[in-house]
Amino acid sequence: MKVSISTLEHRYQPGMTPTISAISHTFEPGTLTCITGPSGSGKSTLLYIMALMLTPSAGTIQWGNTSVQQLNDASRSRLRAMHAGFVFQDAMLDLSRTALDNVVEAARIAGISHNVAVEDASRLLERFGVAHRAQHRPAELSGGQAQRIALCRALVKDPDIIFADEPTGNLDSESAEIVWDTLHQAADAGATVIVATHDRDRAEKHTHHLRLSE
Ligand SMILES: Nc1ncnc2c1ncn2[C@@H]1O[C@H](COP(=O)(O)OP(=O)(O)OP(=O)(O)O)[C@@H](O)[C@H]1O
Repeated sequence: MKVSISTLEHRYQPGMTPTISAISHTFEPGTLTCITGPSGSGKSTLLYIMALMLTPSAGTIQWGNTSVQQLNDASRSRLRAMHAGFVFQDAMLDLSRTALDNVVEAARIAGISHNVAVEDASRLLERFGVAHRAQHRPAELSGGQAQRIALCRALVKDPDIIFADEPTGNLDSESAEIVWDTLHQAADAGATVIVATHDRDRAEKHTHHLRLSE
């Protein structure tokens, strides 16, 4: 699903200098776009706005042909649950649930039946080499394992859009490669993949690259 933003601006406080200003861009299905920029340039802010977790001060956001700022909170939540997966830098798993249940829950919220959700979630945990940690809670997982579970949680609903905020920032190189490979595969399969990253070298290799300035 295409994500288009037009003249987006965001101020965290009225009267403050905008954190992001006049950003317009279209992210196409089947592509992986890296958003880069110095620390504080607004990469996370932009991602949170596009993922409908933060309302911009001005500008428009479209998912496909839907102007999302015209929707109420419930409709936005539904749209996000159905169509988007988000990978945070620190996994941000639900600490009260097992690894498997974190993934199952995301599928359930997207409307997938319990049995299918458990099957799909188990298959993903197997694929990412963390099936043996399925019944463990996040506090018992390593950073790399937690991030793989977070990736499973984002992928389980086969999302049209994947947002990832520094998804490999805390990972060893082997786990980081798995995350990047997976994000590329999702784009190759038709998803719109948008990744905020400090990894300029990697981003330079991508045809799709949005640079924010300070
Ligand atoms: N909730 C908030 N309230 C006020 N200011 C905020 C808030 N969140 C972020 N900011 C400020 O907005 C600016 C952009 O932050 P953001 O996290 O989007 O940048 P970033 O490019 O992702 O940074 P980094 O690369 O360090 O993660 C920073 O100056 C930050 O201090």
